Amino acid sequence: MNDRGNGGDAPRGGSGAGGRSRGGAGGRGAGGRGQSAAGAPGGGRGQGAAPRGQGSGGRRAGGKGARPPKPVHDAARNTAYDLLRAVDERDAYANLLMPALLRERRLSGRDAGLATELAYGTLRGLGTYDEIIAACSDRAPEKVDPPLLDAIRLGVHQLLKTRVPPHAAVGTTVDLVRMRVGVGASKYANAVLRKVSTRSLEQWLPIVAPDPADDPIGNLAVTHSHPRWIVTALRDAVGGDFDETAALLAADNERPRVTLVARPGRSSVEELLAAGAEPARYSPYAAYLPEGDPGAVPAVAESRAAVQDEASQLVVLALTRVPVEGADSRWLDLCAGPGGKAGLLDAIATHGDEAGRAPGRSPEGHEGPSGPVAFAGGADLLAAELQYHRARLVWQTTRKASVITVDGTAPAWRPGSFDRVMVDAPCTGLGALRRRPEARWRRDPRGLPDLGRLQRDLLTSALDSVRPGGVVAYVTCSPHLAETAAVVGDVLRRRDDVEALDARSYLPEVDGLGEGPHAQFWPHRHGTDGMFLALLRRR
Ligand SMILES: C[S@@+](CC[C@H](N)C(=O)[O-])C[C@H]1O[C@@H](n2cnc3c(N)ncnc32)[C@H](O)[C@@H]1O
Repeated sequence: MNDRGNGGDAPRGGSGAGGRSRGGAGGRGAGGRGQSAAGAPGGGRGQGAAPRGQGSGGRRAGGKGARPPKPVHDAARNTAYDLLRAVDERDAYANLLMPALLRERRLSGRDAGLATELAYGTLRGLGTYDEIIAACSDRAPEKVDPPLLDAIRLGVHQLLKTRVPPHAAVGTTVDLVRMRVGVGASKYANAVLRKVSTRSLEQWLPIVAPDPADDPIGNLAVTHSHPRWIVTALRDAVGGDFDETAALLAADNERPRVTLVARPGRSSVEELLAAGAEPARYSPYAAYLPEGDPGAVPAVAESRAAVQDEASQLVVLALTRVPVEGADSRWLDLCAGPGGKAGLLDAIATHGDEAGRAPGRSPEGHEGPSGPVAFAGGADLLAAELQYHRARLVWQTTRKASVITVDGTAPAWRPGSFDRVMVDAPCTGLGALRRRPEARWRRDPRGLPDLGRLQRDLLTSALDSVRPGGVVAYVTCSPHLAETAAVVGDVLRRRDDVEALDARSYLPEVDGLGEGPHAQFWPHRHGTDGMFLALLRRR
């Protein structure tokens, strides 16, 4: 069973597939107000030929006039463009490919920051940008050659969402199109971008977004660049409030801060603070890294600490804080890959919840008998994962855990073998859209029924795997009701041996987790991923 001898350098994997849908925000044709292509006015900020030769990377060879101008190599914009093309053509994952591109091209500092901001910002915003492009062109975006469309989107992002001067945004994009797509295409790009540059984003939105009175979902979809089905799902998940939905969608478009976890017994928050991190809001094991490469923090480089969202830390902590009578030595992570939660579970299983036990550092009510308790250490973790290459990543992340490749819906162990079980189920990831800029365009609601079946099977298996009196944490990185309350509700209806605990009472340091008994984290409320937690005790 123990697979600890089996390390390696397997690349990180990920879920999700399918082509990016274009124009997915879905406002066009459905009540978009105001001007169309023909009506979009010219003039204003972008008057005349798009000015070139200024701003970052827009320098031109001048003077003699005989030779054609030599294009300047603009490394940051070319890298951003290559990332957009890889996402479209090869279904690349932006957050995995970008660091590799930056390394390969030796981009660092300002150039690396610019390339990343331009690429991620364009991917996040393209639902809005396509509506604006449609209003500035006689061709619908889906009729535009994808390499040209990506370059124009990159230009629109610079015009509407960055401080790049308009002449530089237009000029560098036209140069890029001329070099990478063709001279004819560059004229089209120039014409579209000049029209886009006549208005600010705030001025464009009332023109291209549906009237909120007629189509509130469509308005939010275009304004905040999300597909309609995701806006609907998130509106339902926040309880129907459109203002809160808007706040959530806006938070999805923000760059998430880098949060570190100090794995207990292996590192400490004090060590992370000494390395330049800042105190975190909720988790006793977290610190925020305001700038710099997390890999340059010694504790991270040595796998004693890691990058981990605060909500991911807290759902692990909540599972370990539930009092359990009798033996408490066998823990299971049923869906462990790539190993973020297993890394923290393994450290707490081994060394205990050090922050919870430290004098003066316990959260209020952090003592039994029924409130949160601080685990003392001395348990063994079994980390199970379906995919071999992801199981190898778990092995690299953990120190003491046993790691196996197994189908968690048909496990080899006997029922009731474990005292605590984490099931962090595969899901749409709608709670982590901040981190995966292209994910919102890739996810497909038609995958929900299959995911729902798998989630129910995995939760059922987790409940069968825990002994009477033991506890299961059901976690998703999605607030979608079909993946959260509906899954737990269905599984609980079919059995009479499970009690839902009030998950919020095991996280006394966090407010705003919902009406219970389950806990829901939110990007716009907590600054964390939209993580869901149900704590279930087996009778
Ligand atoms: C949301 S991810 C888990 C993330 C992980 N807990 C972490 O914090 O890094 C879900 C994982 O479940 C795995 N998985 C999917 N189906 C499974 C199954 N039938 N049995 C076990 N693992 C499965 C996926 O390969 C994926 O690695």
